Amino acid sequence: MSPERLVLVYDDRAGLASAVAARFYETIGGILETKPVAHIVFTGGTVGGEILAAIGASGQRDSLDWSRVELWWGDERWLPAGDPERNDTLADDGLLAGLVAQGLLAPARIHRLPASDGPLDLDAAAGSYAAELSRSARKGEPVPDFDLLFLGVGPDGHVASLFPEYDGIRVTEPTVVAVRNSPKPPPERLSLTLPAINRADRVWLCLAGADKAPALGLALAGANTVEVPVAGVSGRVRTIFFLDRDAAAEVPPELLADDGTTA
Ligand SMILES: O=C(O)[C@H](O)[C@@H](O)[C@H](O)[C@H](O)COP(=O)(O)O
Repeated sequence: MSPERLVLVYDDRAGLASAVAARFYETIGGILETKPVAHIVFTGGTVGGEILAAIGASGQRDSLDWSRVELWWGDERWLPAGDPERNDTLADDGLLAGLVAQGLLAPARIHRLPASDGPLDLDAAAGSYAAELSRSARKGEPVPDFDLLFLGVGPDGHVASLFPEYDGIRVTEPTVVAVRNSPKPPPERLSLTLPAINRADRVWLCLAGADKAPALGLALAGANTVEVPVAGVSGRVRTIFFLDRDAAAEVPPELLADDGTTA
């Protein structure tokens, strides 16, 4: 069965975030009815942060069995632990700190990428996270069975820290790469590769703002992955684009969700 692709449009960022949060609990709740542990991969960026905050503020938060969730990141900024610009700090602020403080989620289930003030250099940090992913994977697999993987998308079509024409987007192995001279600050980052991202069953891409419309339009029209990385994203079961109206401006109408209106 070929993977499904859905494009859902919401009036504004707030509507997008609350819709994603509601779908998150429905989806992960359903997954936990069929398997003992759900592996979820978070992302960074402003939309990613808004969605984490919506998940954390949801009245459904305490109904999910967080003890059966393993959390990962698709990318991380090469900054000291606890730096406010780190993607895991964004998740702590919006969701994780509360869950840990209330004993709902064990820190050991939060798989943070290494920090720049730790013992590893950037390349060793990439190898270390790849090894951690492999340890949590089924025998012989490079990464766990990611049940749900979140992505933001940059105006240039980057996802995670895979930037157009950079070496990382060309890597064909499902692993973790070190990124240097990133066009988006900070200059050094760590990122899952596209093959690692595409091992996820479900990929949810969340975009808001008119500056995202051109790259998304190109991607959905079949652009080249090296030139527009988001064009190469495809979950094994389902890929959903959650958009506000501005980001959806160049989506071919025939691709909009069945009713074609604000979902
Ligand atoms: O470290 C990061 O910044 C993110 O991982 C990055 O991939 C982000 O998701 C996109 O750049 C979109 O960011 P916005 O949602 O802020 O536009």
